[in-house]
Amino acid sequence: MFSTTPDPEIHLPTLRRKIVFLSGAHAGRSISLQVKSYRLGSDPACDIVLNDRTVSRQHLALDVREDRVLARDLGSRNGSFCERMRFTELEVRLGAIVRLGATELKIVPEDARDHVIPLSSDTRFGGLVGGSRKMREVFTLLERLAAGDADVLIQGETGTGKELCAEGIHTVSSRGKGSFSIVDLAGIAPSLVESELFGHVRGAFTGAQAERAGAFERADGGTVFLDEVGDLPLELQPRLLRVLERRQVKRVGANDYRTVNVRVVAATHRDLEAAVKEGRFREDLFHRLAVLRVTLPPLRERPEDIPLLVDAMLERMNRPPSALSEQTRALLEQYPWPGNVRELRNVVQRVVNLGEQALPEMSPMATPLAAPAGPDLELPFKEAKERIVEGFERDYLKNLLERCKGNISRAARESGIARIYVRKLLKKHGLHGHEKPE
Ligand SMILES: Nc1ncnc2c1ncn2[C@@H]1O[C@H](COP(=O)(O)OP(=O)(O)OP(=O)(O)O)[C@@H](O)[C@H]1O
Repeated sequence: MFSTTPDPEIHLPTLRRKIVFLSGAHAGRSISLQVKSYRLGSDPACDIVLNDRTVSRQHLALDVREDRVLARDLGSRNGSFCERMRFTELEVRLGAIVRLGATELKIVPEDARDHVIPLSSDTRFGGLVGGSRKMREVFTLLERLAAGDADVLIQGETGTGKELCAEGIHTVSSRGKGSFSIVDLAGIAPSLVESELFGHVRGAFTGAQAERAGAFERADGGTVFLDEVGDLPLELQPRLLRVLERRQVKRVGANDYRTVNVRVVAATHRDLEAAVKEGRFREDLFHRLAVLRVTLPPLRERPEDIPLLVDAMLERMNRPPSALSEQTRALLEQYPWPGNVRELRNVVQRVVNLGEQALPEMSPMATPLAAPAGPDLELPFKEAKERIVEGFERDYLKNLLERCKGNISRAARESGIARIYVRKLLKKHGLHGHEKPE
């Protein structure tokens, strides 16, 4: 006979959690949580007393269990919100922001570092506009690091404002009066990148008829913005590392190094850590670049910025806020904006210039900026043609990418478009390809 021994009881260690207060009278403080129920409110009899006049006496119940935290609004006057949605009952995800009155808090693992970044009092940094918590945290970081002279890496999806951010850092810094030189590494043919960055001597290669300084030398005393640094060819990466570590450049074909006085701000929409793991980006260069990192959040994570952004865009176009109807504004606020602020700007410009009938279909499933079914014969010829071409380009590229599994070289071959132009078109339409070998 077989005897069965019961499985030993398995005890999973309980995840220890704490509340961190992000705003309100308790901002910066944290309270460890045990497995039990808590009442939060302004009543001194509550387990967690909130000194906030906008919080009800009995506002929220938190039921902390071994594996999850449940929250229940206790019929509060001003309501309880999680990630901007009002709720009566919900399971609170770790890290999600809960708001009661003017008090914002989140529940995080006990050992999470308390890094409550104070919110900037400003809703702008250089040309960047944003009033959301996420952007005001970014602004605090930018204000601090712009004052120094260290190199910076900016990460974020396409159209999130990486270039504006770099320009802002330059303008606010002590180099603000120096030059701001942009090198778009995704838009330069690989054979020209080296000379563009480091310059060349006469006769260094066919076509090098005169000596030329590279971007680092040209920006001496100022800032160099390396856009899409993740696209820098592997063989040139040690040379960038040398610039970052020693501020030295050697022109193509020259024997000697020249010293430059530049600040380097680099940006990428790629996951550079993944590129390092795949051997496409040098680890030493990544660590050197990533000492000061700023991540710009996608627009879908901060829809509360949309009204502010739209107003700023209208102002730039010399149009009053009333240039867009409430209905259009509401639609703009609901859309997930895969092309981020750039896409929002394109739509706002289009609607302001062509009228609200030019608003593309904005359902979450719709293709943004999809081509209209046929030419709008009421429009001036140039605009009607541009709209058709834009829609055609986007549809064509999406289809091409799908067919070529995102491979840019193959897409260039199959379409007969130069690779550099394919890259430019992808960027224009907020689409992504890759250069992985086929
Ligand atoms: N926070 C913002 N406030 C105001 N304008 C913004 C903001 N973010 C982006 N924009 C606008 O959106 C457009 C795209 O911005 P930018 O070129 O800086 O994005 P990017 O992240 O560098 O894009 P890419 O990765 O495609 O190069 C610009 O017209 C810029 O002015």
